[in-house]
Amino acid sequence: FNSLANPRSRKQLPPGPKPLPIIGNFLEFGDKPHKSSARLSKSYGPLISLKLGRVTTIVVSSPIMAKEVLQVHGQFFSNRPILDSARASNHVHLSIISLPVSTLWRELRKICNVHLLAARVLNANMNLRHNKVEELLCDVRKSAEAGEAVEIGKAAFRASLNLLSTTFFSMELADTNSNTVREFKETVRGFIDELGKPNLADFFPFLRKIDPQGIRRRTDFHFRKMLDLFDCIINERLQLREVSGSVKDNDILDTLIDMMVIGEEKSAHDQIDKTIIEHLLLDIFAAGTETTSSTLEWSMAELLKAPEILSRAQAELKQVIGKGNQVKESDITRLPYLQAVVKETLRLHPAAPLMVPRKAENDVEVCGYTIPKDSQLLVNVWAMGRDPNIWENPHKFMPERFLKLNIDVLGHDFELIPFGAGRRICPGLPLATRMLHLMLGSLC
Ligand code: HEM
Repeated sequence: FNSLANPRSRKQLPPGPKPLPIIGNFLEFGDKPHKSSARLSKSYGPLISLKLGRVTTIVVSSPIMAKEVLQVHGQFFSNRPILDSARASNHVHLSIISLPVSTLWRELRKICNVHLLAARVLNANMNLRHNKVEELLCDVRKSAEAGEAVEIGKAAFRASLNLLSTTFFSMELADTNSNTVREFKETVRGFIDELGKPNLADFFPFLRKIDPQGIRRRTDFHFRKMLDLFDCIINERLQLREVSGSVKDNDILDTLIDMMVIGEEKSAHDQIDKTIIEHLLLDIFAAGTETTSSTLEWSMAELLKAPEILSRAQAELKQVIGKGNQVKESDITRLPYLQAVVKETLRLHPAAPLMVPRKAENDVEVCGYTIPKDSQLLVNVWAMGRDPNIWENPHKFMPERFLKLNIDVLGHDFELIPFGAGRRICPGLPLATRMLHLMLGSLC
C-alpha cells in the first residue's frame, strides 16, 4: 500500500464497472447505494470508481483505504462537494457542513467544540436532558397502560429533537408553545426528507438552473421556516434580557447571543453575526435529529428481536443504577454492556452509511491509483461494519463482541467510523453518544 509507488504520469482510475453513455453507472448504483457499492467492491476491490452522470465517484470500503483517504491524505479530502439543495437560502456560504476548510469553517468548528458541545458545557446542561427523557418515559408508560403500541420511530424522533432543542435553547422552545414544537418537527422532517432524495442537478450540473425535481425550491421553503424560527427564538431571548436587565439563563443560547454581541463590537468573533448563528443552528438540527433517532430506533428493534440481549442490558442497569431509578448521563461510563449495545447498533446500522461525501481537492495517488481532482469520495461505513474479514459473524447483533475489543467510535479505529474521521469528524459526537445512551438506557 505504498501510495506513492506509481509515477504521477500514469494516471489510473480505481477499477469499477464500465459506465454507460450519459447516465454512467446510475443503474448499478441504484437506490440503496451502500448495498450496491458493497456488492461492487466484492468484484473490484476496496477502492472503486463509478461515474454518476457527470460526477466521478470513488467508493472506499476497507479500513486500510479509509485511513489512506481520511488520515494519510486527509488534507486533500477535507472539503465536501456542494449539494444543489444546500444552495437554498444562501445556506452553502454559511454552512459548517458545506463550507470548505476556511477561516469561517474553523471559527464555526471552534464554537461547536468549545462553546456548544464541550464536556464542560454538556455537563452543565445535562439535567435539562434528564427531565426531557422523563417526559419520553411518561409518554411510553401512558401508552403501555392504555394497551397501545408505541411507535418507537416517532417517539425516538420527538425525543431526539426535544433533547437537542432543550440542550440549545433550555426549556423555552418545548415548554412555551406547543404549536412551535409541532411546526419545528414538521419543518425538520420536511427538509431532511428533501436532503435524502437523489437530486439530478447534483449529477448533471447543467440542470441546476432548472432545479428539475424542485428539491432546491422546497428546501428553500423549509430552510426559511427554520431560519425564521431561530430568528424568533433569538429575538425573544434578546427581549427577555432587556426586560430582566442583565439577568441571563447562561445557557447555550445566551452564549451564542453573547458571541453575536461581541461580534457587533468587532472583537474576538468579528465574523459571527446573527445570520451565521441561525445557519449554524440549522445545520445542527439537520445533522443531529434524524441521525440520533434512527440509531435509537435500530437499537430498540435489535433488542426487541433478541430478548436475551435486552435482559442482559436490563440486568446491568438494575445492578449499577437500581430498579426504578433514573438513568443519568454520568452513569454511562459504568454501563459497559449498554455502551456495547450502542456500538453494535452503530456498526450494523450507521445513520450515514456512506458517511457524508468528501471531495478531492487535487489528483491524489492512493495505493497506485489516481483519485482525480473534483471527484466525490464516499466511504462505505456500512460495508466495513459488515465485512467478514473484520468481524466474526458480521451480520449478527452481538454487543458482547465489544466487551473484548478495544475499539471505539472516536475516529481512530477505521473499522468503526460511524461519525467519520479526520478534521471533519462529526462535532456532535459527544452529545449524540450521551443522548443515545441516556434514551436507550431509560427505555430499557
Ligand atoms: C448518531 C448520531 C450521529 C451520527 C451517526 C453522525 C454522523 C456524522 C457523520 C458520518 C458526519 C461526517 C463526518 C466526516 O465527514 O468525517 C457528520 C458530520 C456532522 N455532524 Fe453528525 N452525526 C450524528 C449526530 C450529530 C449531532 C447530534 C450533531 C449536532 C449536535 C451533529 C452535527 C454534525 C455536523 C455539524 C457535521 C458537519 C461537520 C463538518 O462538515 O465540519 N451530528 N456526522
